[in-house]
Amino acid sequence: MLKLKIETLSKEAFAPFGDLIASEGHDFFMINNGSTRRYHRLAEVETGAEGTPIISIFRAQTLPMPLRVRMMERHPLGSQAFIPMRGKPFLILVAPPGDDLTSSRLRAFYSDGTQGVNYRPGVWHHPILALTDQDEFLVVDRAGPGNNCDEFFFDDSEEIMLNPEL
Ligand SMILES: NC(=O)N[C@@H](O)C(=O)O
Ligand code: NI
Repeated sequence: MLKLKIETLSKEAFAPFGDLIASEGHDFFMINNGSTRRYHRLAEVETGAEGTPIISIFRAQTLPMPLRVRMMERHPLGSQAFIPMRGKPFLILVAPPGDDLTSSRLRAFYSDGTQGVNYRPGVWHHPILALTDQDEFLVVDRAGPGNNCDEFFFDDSEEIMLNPEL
């Protein structure tokens, strides 16, 4: 059995997978006559030449925890950002891009609810892992032609567990 370690989310730790979207620890400049901080260009939306960036809201059910991880997915044609809308913590499970996904390459992170993430195109990730039922996330990703969602299923012989209590 593989028990995944859950890491604290940081810009540096998440860098192999994409961008951290958070004000804490980021530079800013003042706008609106000095009344507003602009935490500028925290992430870039990638959609390819034929894609269109879109904004959606995901309202997510919690999955039973501890979770047995059975699959991952990736979006080869575009990035995908998840920004928590209610300040609730959630989990992120990712693996580097490439066709050689193995359970040993999985990395799990805990967002404290003030941090969102932007997956770079092709980065493997688990569908949203809300820790509060019916939590809502602002999602910025790609609409457009072509197959933009590959799924990978781990072999049944692999027991991969994600437990936020650990
Ligand atoms: N399928 C979809 O719109 N969402 C997934 O890509 C996901 O990462 O939750
Ligand atoms: Ni996705």
